[in-house]
Amino acid sequence: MKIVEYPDSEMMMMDLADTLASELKNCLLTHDHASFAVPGGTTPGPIFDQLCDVDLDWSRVHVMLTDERWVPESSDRSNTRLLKERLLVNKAAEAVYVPLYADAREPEEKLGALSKTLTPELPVSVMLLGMGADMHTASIFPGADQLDRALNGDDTLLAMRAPGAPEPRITLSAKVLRDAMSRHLVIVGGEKRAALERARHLTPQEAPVAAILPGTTVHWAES
Ligand SMILES: O=C(O)[C@H](O)[C@@H](O)[C@H](O)[C@H](O)COP(=O)(O)O
Repeated sequence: MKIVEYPDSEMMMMDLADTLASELKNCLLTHDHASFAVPGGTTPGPIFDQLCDVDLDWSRVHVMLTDERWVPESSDRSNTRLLKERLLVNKAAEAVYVPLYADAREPEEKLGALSKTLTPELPVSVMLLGMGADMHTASIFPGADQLDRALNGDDTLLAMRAPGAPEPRITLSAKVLRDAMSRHLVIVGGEKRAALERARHLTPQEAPVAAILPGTTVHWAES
């Protein structure tokens, strides 16, 4: 694991957007298409705002989420909505969107179909992850009902329910996260930095983010 520290989060978001864009461009030099997985939540919006205006052959970039809250797109908790409003606009509107949500009451009803659409995108070329102060990443939460399977199984995608998550989730498995060709984790603030340091000494069962730290570049700014 490598940690890159920035003077402030504005600089971090700009720099990280540049890094992600150049990794995508490099990937497109040698591949027909690049797959790009991004988190939802509150942190990545400013990165999306930068990236959506970058000149690259977006029509060959396949964009997906690392995880989704099982809520309709009309909900302000929908990561799909965030993606469509902040990343898949301007130049990036040309990108191919690979969904992680479909209209159904429970994620299990759509798991098979969504996994099938994802399979041709693996391994993910460029991955950006977020982390919660409880040390979850994607929607692999401590204490989740399918934690062991998400950490150790062969699935691509899992439905998850966890005490720390207000709605059911769907998430890429730790295997898919680990198999990504390039992986970045973005965190802001002292609380998350302390959680990251704690996670380094805990097991993935206790701190799911620990499962993906080896080989990950962590980007951190205090505020
Ligand atoms: O849907 C989600 O919540 C995410 O994809 C999740 O894994 C997120 O990255 C972390 O919870 C951090 O969230 P914040 O950026 O809001 O702190």
